[in-house]
Amino acid sequence: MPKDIKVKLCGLTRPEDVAVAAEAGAAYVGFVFFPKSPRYVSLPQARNMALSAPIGLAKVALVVNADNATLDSLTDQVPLDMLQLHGHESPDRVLEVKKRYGLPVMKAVGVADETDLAAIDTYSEVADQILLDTKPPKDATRPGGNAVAFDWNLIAGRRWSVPWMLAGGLTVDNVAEAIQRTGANQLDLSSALESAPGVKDHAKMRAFVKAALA
Ligand SMILES: O=C(O)c1ccccc1NCC(=O)[C@H](O)[C@H](O)COP(=O)(O)O
Repeated sequence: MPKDIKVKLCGLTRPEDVAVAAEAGAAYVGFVFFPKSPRYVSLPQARNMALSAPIGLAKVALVVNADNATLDSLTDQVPLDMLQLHGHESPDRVLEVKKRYGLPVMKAVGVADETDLAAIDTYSEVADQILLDTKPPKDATRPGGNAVAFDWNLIAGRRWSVPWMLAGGLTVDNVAEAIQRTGANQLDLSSALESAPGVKDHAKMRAFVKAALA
């Protein structure tokens, strides 16, 4: 029986990207609020995109170690369905953010080797979803969106108590293998969809979602 796959297209910067994501069949779109990212969007830009999203397409804000003042402005100005915490937020901070904003929280966990797996269990107890992403290389300028895959064997056959997404270096060419090797039914990507840093290529977005849902 075919799996019910959900795709999150992250790092969108224009309302037309949101329209293409929806048409293509993505379940989530992600907006990046990390200032050093080429995919960074301002609150007005994100608000425009969020207001243009059709009902049923979940709008996710990606933040890195954001304080309450930042999250207050974000949640006041941008209609959102989920917060993605992509920094070093502790389990207590995840609980605090959930309570304060009343939105589901997805916690990103960086994976490089076996020693990283315990954190997945820990965050599964507090977050609504987990994003398994490649731990950034030491010299990386951002904690995600680096177009690098981790060793999928590390999580093969493992399951957690909350829904989870696979991220890191996914492409139209490796997505079928990624699903088969990890058992993921949610996928998140950004870099492989771009024609230039921060610019999504609509043909690549459509091709990825088609391949993932095939
Ligand atoms: O995309 C960014 O610039 C970014 C900045 C800071 C934290 C996370 C970031 N991206 C996360 C993602 O877009 C994805 O969830 C994930 O890391 C996979 O990205 P990619 O390997 O580029 O497909």
